[in-house]
Amino acid sequence: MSNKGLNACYEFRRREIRYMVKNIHGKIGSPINLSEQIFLTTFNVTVNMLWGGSLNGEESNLGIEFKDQFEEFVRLMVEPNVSDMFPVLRPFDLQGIESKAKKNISWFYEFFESVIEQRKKLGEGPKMADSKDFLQQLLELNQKGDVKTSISMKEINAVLLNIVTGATDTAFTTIEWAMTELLRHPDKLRRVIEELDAIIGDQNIVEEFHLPRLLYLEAVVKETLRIHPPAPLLMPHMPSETIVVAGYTIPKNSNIFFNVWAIQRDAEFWEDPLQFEPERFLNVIEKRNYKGNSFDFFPFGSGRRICIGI
Ligand code: HEM
Repeated sequence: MSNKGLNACYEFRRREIRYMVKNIHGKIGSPINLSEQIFLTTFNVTVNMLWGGSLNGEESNLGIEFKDQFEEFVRLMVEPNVSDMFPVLRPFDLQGIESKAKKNISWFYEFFESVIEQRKKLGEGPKMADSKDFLQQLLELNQKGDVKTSISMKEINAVLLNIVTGATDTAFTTIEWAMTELLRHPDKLRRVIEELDAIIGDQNIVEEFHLPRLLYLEAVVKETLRIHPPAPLLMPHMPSETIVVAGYTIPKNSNIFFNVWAIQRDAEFWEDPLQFEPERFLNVIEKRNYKGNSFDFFPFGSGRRICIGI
């Protein structure tokens, strides 16, 4: 995302994060499902950027249902399917995975269709006249796009599903793992707190402009993404031509998975690879960035299909 785009939705992120912190603070002394809170926050930040909505208060149940449906989506995606190994069996859907996946995808499409319907109704009124968010731009391409730029309603649904699921699950899994590792390593947690005290102070709230100075926190996030990449095999890739890489022939249209999880734990590239050691990133910040140009660390992928969220 460009800096301009990021700045334009800064207020959404600020508001949702503060809402979450207030909510958690209000429940001191009683058990809290942190994973739900983090999911709802990342979900709300994402949908705010896309169409300006959010699901707080009573509507948060819908956000939780989205989370449950999404977990089912991931479960079905990774479940071993005999039809993948023996394509001749594909028409029989022996394990029922395909029918369950269709039902699951329909839930998402109904969800997005209701958002689109609501937008179409609002779009007729004065409310939407001066704002053009991502959904509005997609709808305009659907209505006015020429042969090259036109996009169908089915494609709009697919783009929304791609972005909402791509943004929410990855972000909340990373936060959950980072917190888990910090709890497992109190010395690292102490260093994070010391850095926050030194840069922010205990009377101020962290703002995004502080981030470039929070170098240890950045190293913690990188180390979390190294040991626990939320997309361990990236997305499946498929060459459009047969190619030879390092002496191996990769036939056109084959499914290629990059095992970034194994690469980022490979002792050939990393000292004590299974140790949570954010310090390893402190002196190599330039080399090990998120741009996918270092092939021992690329949690956001690399090249043309690199994550659009960085
Ligand atoms: C910790 C956060 C995130 C991680 C680790 C992550 C990781 C990834 C990875 C590994 C890929 C596949 C790249 C490849 O196969 O080469 C990907 C794709 C994608 N990501 Fe992210 N992502 C994150 C956050 C986000 C956010 C915030 C958004 C949306 C604003 C987003 C939207 C997408 C989309 C739409 C794709 C598909 C791109 C395509 O098909 O070309 N991701 N992400």
